[in-house]
Amino acid sequence: MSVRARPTSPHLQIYRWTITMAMSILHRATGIANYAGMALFVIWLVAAAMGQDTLTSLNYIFASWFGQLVLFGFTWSLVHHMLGGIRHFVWDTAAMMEPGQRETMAWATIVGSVVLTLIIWTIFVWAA
Ligand code: HEM
Repeated sequence: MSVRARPTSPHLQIYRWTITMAMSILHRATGIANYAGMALFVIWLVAAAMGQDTLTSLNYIFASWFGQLVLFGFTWSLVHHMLGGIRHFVWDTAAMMEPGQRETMAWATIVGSVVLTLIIWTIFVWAA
């Protein structure tokens, strides 16, 4: 049987990347990362409930450079996702939907998430 050429839908690769498109994808990616991060938080709570020795062992892993990298990433993911959520809340009021405004909000999300994460880590980790 011969295969007929059928119309195909545009593939992701043919679209020109826009900042709003990247933020949309990042919002879902950070949502998924938040699940993994919350699992780490639950593991930490369980370790605390199990006693001082278990907690000390887990804190040793979390305090390693790799543990700190993961926790820093989780903090950024939470903050980025939260700002993305607030962006959606603003859109729910039908504001900031015009061209230019959408891009401003997208850049504010990415810059704001990095700045807020650095502030949180400075206050609660590095200067604590
Ligand atoms: C640990 C906490 C959180 C987890 C695990 C989480 C997880 C997720 C995931 C997986 C999605 C993607 C759903 C999809 O695209 O099909 C999502 C979407 C969403 N999240 Fe979260 N989220 C968390 C916290 C938050 C917070 C704090 C806010 C608001 C400040 C928020 C607001 C939203 C909104 C508005 C959407 C829908 C975005 C859209 O319609 O495209 N989330 N969340």
